[in-house]
Amino acid sequence: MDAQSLRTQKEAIVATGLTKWFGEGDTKMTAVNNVNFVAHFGEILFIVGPSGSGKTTLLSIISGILRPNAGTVTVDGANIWEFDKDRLADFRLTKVGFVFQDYHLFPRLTTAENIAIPLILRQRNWNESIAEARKYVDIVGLTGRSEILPVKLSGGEQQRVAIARAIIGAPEILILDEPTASLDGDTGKMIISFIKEKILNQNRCIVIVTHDARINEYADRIIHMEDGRITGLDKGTE
Ligand SMILES: Nc1ncnc2c1ncn2[C@@H]1O[C@H](COP(=O)(O)OP(=O)(O)OP(=O)(O)O)[C@@H](O)[C@H]1O
Repeated sequence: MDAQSLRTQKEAIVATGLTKWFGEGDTKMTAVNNVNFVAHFGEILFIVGPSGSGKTTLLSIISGILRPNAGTVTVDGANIWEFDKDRLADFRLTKVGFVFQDYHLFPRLTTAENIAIPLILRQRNWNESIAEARKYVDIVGLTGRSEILPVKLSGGEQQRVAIARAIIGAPEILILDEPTASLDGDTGKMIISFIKEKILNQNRCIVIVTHDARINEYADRIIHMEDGRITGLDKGTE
């Protein structure tokens, strides 16, 4: 399947007029300033920009963590910032998967236990959750490593555990914040190409914040941010 063929016409995320500021008066700083974009199912969208340009703030808003001062976010047609508290919590748990730069694995839990956490949080039975997690151990290419603690895994392997944990609940939106920053160049590329080949599908939209220009070739589109605003939109080079 070629690199472009997964992208659908169906809108996964529609951000309109998003604005978020911190502080008041002299200390007021607008971190995200009237941002508009659309991301489609089947697409990998990169958000790039210098430190402090508002990327993490924007991710937090579209994933239902940080309420904007103005603007709307619709995910799969629903306006998430109109949800009540319970529905928003459910949205964060079921619709969005998050992968962080430093993996955020629990050091005393095994690979399978780390991956099972989202299911256990959803009140699924422990044994069933671990059995399901073992399937994801295989999906991310870590067969045989279910019972190992994170400290025994390489950085690339830990990132695969984090990806498995983020997708075990089948989220439609997968968000990765600097996923390659702690990895060497080759491992970083392997992880992103793995995400593109195995984790992206037509019912999922992937948003990646990155400073790592070496992985730009894997983007379907690239949004450039500066001072809280979108300053450009590129197609990926693939
Ligand atoms: N909770 C907060 N309180 C006050 N200011 C904040 C807060 N969060 C972010 N900011 C400010 O908003 C601006 C945008 O920050 P943000 O973390 O979104 O940028 P970024 O592009 O993700 O940066 P980096 O690449 O360094 O992570 C920065 O000037 C930051 O200091």
